[in-house]
Amino acid sequence: MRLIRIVVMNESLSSVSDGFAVPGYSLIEGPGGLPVVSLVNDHGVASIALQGATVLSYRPSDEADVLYVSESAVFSDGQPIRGGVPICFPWFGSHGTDAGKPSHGTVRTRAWELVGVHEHNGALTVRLTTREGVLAVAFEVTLGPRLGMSLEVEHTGRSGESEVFEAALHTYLSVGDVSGATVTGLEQTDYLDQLEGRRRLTQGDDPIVFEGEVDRIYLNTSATCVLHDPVFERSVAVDKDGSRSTVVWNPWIEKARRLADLPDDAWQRFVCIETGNIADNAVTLRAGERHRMAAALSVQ
Ligand SMILES: O=P(O)(O)OC[C@H]1O[C@H](O)[C@H](O)[C@@H](O)[C@@H]1O
Repeated sequence: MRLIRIVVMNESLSSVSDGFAVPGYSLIEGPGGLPVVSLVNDHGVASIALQGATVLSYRPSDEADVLYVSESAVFSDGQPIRGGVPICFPWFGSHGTDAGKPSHGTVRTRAWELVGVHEHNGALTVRLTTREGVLAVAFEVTLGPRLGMSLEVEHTGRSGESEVFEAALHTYLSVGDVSGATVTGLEQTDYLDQLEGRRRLTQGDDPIVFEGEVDRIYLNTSATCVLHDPVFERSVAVDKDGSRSTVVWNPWIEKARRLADLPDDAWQRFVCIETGNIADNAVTLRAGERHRMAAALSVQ
C-alpha cells in the first residue's frame, strides 16, 4: 500500500492518521496498485478509484454489478479507466480548438484528493476534489438506497472573470446483451448525432434500440432515463439534477475493435448513459458562482 495524502477538511469527520475511521469505509490497493475507496453497507457495495475519481463498481444488495468495467481496462497513473464512471471535464469529446488535448478533458487521468468520508442515516458518502485552473471541483459518491454521484464546480477566480465548461458522468452500465436492451426517457428529444458530424436530429416516440453504433448527445433534457435489460431481468434508472444533456453510446463491433482497452466482443456487455452538460448546454460560471450536477443510479 503506498502512502496517500489525506486531508481532513471537515472537523466533524472522524479520522485516523492514515484514513477515516468510518465503519464500512476502507482505502485499499486496487488494480495496478491504484488506491481505491471501498464502501460497504446494508445498501450494497461500491468502489471508487482516486484515479479520475472513477466509480468502478456499484452492487446493490442481491444484485449483479450495475456498472461495466472493461476486462482490458488499463489501471495506471495518467491513463483513463475504460468503464465504471469516468468524469469528463472541463470539455466533452475532443477539445474545441486544440486537437492535441486529451479526449474528455483533463481530470479523468489524474489522482483526485480524498478529503472526506461520512455516514448519515445508513448511507456512506465519500468526497474527492481536484482543480482545473480557477475551477475547484468536488465529486461526492453516496452509497444509499441509490448510488448518488454529485459534481460541484466553483469558480474561484477574480470578479469579472467567467469560465465555460462541459461535464459528463460517463456511466458504463452493464447489460446482459445490448441487442435486446432498450433505453426510454428521451422520446421526442433533440440530439446531436456524433456519427454524422453532430447533425441535429430528433428522437421519435420509440425507445432507443441498439442495432449498430449509437453515439448521441441529447440536448435540453432533464428526464430520467431507464435502461431495460431483459437478459438480466432488471431495469436501471438514471435520475439526474442540474444536467441538461444525456449521452447514449455503444461502440458496436468496428469501434470496439479500434479501442485497445476494450475486448472485441465487449460492445455486447454495456450501454453508456451519460449525465452531462455539453455543447448548447455548456455551463458558464462567473467568479464566486457554483454549479452542481448530480446523477443517481437505481435498480428497478
Ligand atoms: O474513448 P473515450 O475517449 O473514452 O470516449 C468514449 C466515447 O465517449 C462518449 O460516449 C462519446 O460520445 C464517444 O464518441 C466516445 O467514443
